Amino acid sequence: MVKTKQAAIKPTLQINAIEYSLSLCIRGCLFEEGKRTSERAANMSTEGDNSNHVVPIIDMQEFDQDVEHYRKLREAAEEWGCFRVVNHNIPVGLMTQMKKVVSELFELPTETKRHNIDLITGSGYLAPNVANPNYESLGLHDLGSPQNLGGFFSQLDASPHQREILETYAQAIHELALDLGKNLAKSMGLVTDLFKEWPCQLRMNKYHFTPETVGSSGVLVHSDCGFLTIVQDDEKVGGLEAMDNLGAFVPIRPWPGTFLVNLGDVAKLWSNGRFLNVKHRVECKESSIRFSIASSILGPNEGVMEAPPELVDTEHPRLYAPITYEDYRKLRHTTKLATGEALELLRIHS
Ligand SMILES: O=C(O)CCC(=O)C(=O)O
Ligand SMILES: [Fe+2]
Repeated sequence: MVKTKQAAIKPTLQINAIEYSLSLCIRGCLFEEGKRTSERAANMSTEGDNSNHVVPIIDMQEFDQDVEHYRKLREAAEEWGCFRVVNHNIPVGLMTQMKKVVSELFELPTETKRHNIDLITGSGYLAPNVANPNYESLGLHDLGSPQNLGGFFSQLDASPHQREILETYAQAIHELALDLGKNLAKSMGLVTDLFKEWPCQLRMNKYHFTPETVGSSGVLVHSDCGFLTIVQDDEKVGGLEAMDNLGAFVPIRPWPGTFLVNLGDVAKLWSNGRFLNVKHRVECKESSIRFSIASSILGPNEGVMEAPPELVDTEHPRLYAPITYEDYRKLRHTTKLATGEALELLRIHS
């Protein structure tokens, strides 16, 4: 059996004293507000105010108190492949400031936005095009890499304030993504830090919805390629829809202060077929600009991805052949199979 190689350890984040105290200030000033909002969100989830929200709700604070919560997470991952995360400790003030920075970056001249070039295919600026005329996107390959963040700041000539917010958000969302990865593994009985070595892509999306585009598509149906994506969806403008287990699209209604998590093809491969790679899309429902911020743990830079031996036995034979993330990404791209079917090309057991 091919063993998964550990990815190279990344250099630790170097921040000087001024940056550090600024970051503490931002975190400190915003924390209380964030805590209150997270508490409100959690209360909503127990007070029945969540009737509008059909996907499972995962409270990040319950993992410490209740082992049953891991079962709830596993069910959500297996039955939906997506869930809302509440009580996550990311201050709502930071989420608001990040959204403001994102909207400012999209205001830059197209010429400047085009400086946000791809580091790997599809990681940089995507202008509106014929297939997707209402959508544009800025991005960077790995928000855990100070070099990648620094490159992105220079490409867009970001202000010191914008850099500070982006850095703080990147660090906070990366921690949340790693916590989620750990908890998902633990829900399957595994203790691992594996995802720490995997790049975490940042995508900032802007949807130019107008009266003319109502009823049309913002982003076509797809599954995400990587392991998991944390989406900060627009706090007012809906349109995101996830497919349920009957094949029907259900609306993911905005819920400010919370995040939506989608599991992708790599999660299905890694869990030996147990986790669902949820199909989702964005539809234009109303004539308003919509923003979203998607942070995705992809797959390892080095070595193959495969289900760990603990998830393989006679009852659960290995379903997919080991493959590197880069090869899987290319396979999806060349076959144009964007809703998870590319995994079936790796199937070694039916
Ligand atoms: O805009 C959204 O809410 C989701 C976008 C999305 O599905 C993605 O970036 O993969
Ligand atoms: Fe997606």
